Amino acid sequence: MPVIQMSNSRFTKPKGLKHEPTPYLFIANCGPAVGIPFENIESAFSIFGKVIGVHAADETGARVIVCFSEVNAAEAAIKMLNGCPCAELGGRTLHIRYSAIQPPQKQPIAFAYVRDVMQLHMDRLPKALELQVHGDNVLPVSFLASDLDIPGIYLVHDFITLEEEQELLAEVDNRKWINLAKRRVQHYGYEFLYKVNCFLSTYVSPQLRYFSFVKPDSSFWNCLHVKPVLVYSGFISWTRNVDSKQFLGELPYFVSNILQKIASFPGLVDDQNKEMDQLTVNEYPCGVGLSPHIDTHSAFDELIFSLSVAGSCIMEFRRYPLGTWQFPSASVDEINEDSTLLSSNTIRKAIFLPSRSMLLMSGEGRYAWNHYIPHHKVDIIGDKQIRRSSRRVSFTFRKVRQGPCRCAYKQYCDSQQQCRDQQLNSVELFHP
Ligand SMILES: O=C(O)CCC(=O)C(=O)O
Ligand SMILES: [Fe+2]
Repeated sequence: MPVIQMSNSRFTKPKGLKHEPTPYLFIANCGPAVGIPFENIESAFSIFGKVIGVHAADETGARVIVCFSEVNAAEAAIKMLNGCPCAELGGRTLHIRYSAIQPPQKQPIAFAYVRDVMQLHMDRLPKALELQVHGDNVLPVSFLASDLDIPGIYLVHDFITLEEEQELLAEVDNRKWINLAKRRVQHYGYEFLYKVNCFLSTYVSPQLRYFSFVKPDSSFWNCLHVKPVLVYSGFISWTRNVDSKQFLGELPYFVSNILQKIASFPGLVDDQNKEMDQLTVNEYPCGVGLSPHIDTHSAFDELIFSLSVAGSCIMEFRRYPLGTWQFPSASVDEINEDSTLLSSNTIRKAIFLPSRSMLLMSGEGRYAWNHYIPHHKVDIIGDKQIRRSSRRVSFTFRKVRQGPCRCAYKQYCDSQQQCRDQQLNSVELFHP
């Protein structure tokens, strides 16, 4: 059965009427939003040949992509069904065109980042700086952490009541928000540091790779201007970190009952320190997400709790294959979801986080998997479409680490990276 639940941007939308036949059909007036589940679409189209996938074509829920294994099957289906009412699909008239798999796009990266807190000058960035884009969004979404099956990830539904949810919102809305480019934040317990990392790779010859890893206080812009045409991939990211010496004070009284519940969170062993001392409140407007990242190991202890309030979202977890480059434990705030390095053997899993649920990231799930909130207005889960509300507010509780991290996931651990240059040399990069 095809299990393709999230909208899939790999397929081009047909432009003109004339198209070369492909095994992929773009079908308008059909989908969960008009009462036709993916399973029914699959079975209606299976009579023409083997269907290998049914995708939401976009976020409307009324346009789908049906993928056949053979082009002949797609040709037969288009001939029979285009413009005709389809009895198997509630008598709806289908509008069908051929679709194609999108060639990997190149997108300017640096652009998106520079509007964040550092307010750097966009016009000084070279236009030629480009990153390979991998836009495959296909994966099923779990409702339960046990189905997600990532060690150390737990989800408790209805962790707080509706009244508690309203109280929390009223409290944070009474306090000062810090505006980032796309979302607002509040920090409690410790001061947050936002700093920019820049990692670029220029591919000079098949034998020699030249890497630059620079910070804005050194030769950041100069480096960007080094023969930008040679820059094949790279990123600029904001590392979110805390200043462990800047204690702002105890966490506010309005989260004290949450802290108590955290102390008895199911599944945790007694010797784990459950005393949280840092809280970040994030407010995401509808459609805004958070790019893939691992919370900095050296900055925070193992347990990270995140409470969803006022709205739901999907959270995707990604485990990148060994030997490929990891963002240096960075949180990337303003990167487009498609601009992240994603290779075909990246493991991806997703879970639905409803309002009032508490997510715990610990162990492998916290240290080795990137977590990511797609930038969607509608989350498609099976044949359900869940429209994001006008905002989602998350309360992320962490414990600031006082010594180095000694986790077992050295590859992802900034405390344990002996020599970053050495690691850079083993990095696999994307090339055109
Ligand atoms: O909004 C969330 O639930 C997650 C926030 C997060 O991952 C972070 O602030 O590092
Ligand atoms: Fe995070």
